[in-house]
Amino acid sequence: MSLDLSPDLHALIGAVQPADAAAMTRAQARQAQLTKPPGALGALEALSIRLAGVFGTERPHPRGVAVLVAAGDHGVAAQGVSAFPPEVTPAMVANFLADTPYGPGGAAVNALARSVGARVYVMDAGVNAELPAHPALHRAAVRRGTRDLSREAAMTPQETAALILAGAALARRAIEGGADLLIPGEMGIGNTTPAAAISARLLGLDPAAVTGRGTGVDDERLAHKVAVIRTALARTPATDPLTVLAELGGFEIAAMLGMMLQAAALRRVVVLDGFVEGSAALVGVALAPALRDYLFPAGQCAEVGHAAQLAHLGLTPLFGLDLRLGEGTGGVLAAPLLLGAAATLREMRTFEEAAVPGGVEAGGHGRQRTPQD
Ligand SMILES: O=C(O)c1ccc[n+]([C@@H]2O[C@H](COP(=O)([O-])O)[C@@H](O)[C@H]2O)c1
Ligand SMILES: Cc1cc2nc[nH]c2cc1C
Repeated sequence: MSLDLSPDLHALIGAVQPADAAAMTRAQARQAQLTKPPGALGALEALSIRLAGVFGTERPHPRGVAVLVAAGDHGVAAQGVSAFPPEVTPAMVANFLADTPYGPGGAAVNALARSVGARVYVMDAGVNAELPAHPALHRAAVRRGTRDLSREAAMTPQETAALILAGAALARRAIEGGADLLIPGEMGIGNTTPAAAISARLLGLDPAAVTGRGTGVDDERLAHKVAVIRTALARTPATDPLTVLAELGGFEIAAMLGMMLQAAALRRVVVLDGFVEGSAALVGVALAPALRDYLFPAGQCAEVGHAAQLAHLGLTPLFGLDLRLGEGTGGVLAAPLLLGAAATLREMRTFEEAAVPGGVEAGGHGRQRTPQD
């Protein structure tokens, strides 16, 4: 199977350009002059400089935050690789959209998003059931569930391209709706199997090193899951990133890849949540290495294999918390840290502006002035 790039997909990949190095240099110089001991804002300082590179200014001012949850089902779920049945996927989509006394949506991502003022977008990327019409549901399904990756290609090249472009379209919509921080999120019973298969192939690791318990499978199911992934990888020798994605699936992973590429192409931040999102990012960076400049990992998730993904991407997670939920939940929690990092660089005064002694202009940070000065 080969994946001919449609012109639209080709253009999307080509539109991902490196972050603005000159803005990062200016941001670094500005960081050194802000009213604090050098390094006192810890990891926020490096984050703020990366944000300056994304937005092309040493005073970055990101507007809104949006989490884009793509849901899809997986043929491989029939092999018993999850602790939950596939019926959970469409039921959770209904939960993401439900009316509750607190606002739309009764899932973790909805509650967390409300707590930080993030907007939630929901996409049917190919769940098993026909979902009832809902004004807030973005319909992008081209098939109800992928094929079983251990037996045949999970998706055709055309299905893969369609979902990538659908993800990109939803990202554009979120950006038009005011989002500058985009959080791809997912829901799909069985999807840690394709995520682990993609990671094993693209990282060149044994499946056992990147296959975790997902929703909580026991030791026996975990061993079976690893065996299923071994069968899938033995079935397809593919190494080019889009063919790896098509062969191993799934629809929501393709949609998240499209969101990431589009957000980066429009110079917006991609907040990277967990292991399934990480598998989309691996495909994305293999296609467009500059995508890395736009990826901001949230927490270190509990799924084994996440650390290997982040190490490959050269990115450091912002926190622990042992999340393993998906939905974009970790990304939502990371958003205030990123907004805060940008705010320090944008809004803090320099030593000179605030007439605080001890700045670089006044004889060096944190250094007591001596009579010789
Ligand atoms: O992204 C993650 O880090 C992650 C880790 C473990 C589980 N999940 C979620 O759990 C589901 C996949 O788990 P499983 O066991 O069905 O493969 C899917 O709905 C994901 O959103 C997600
Ligand atoms: C209930 C439930 C909610 C989820 N959200 C993301 N993955 C999930 C898996 C399950 C099983």
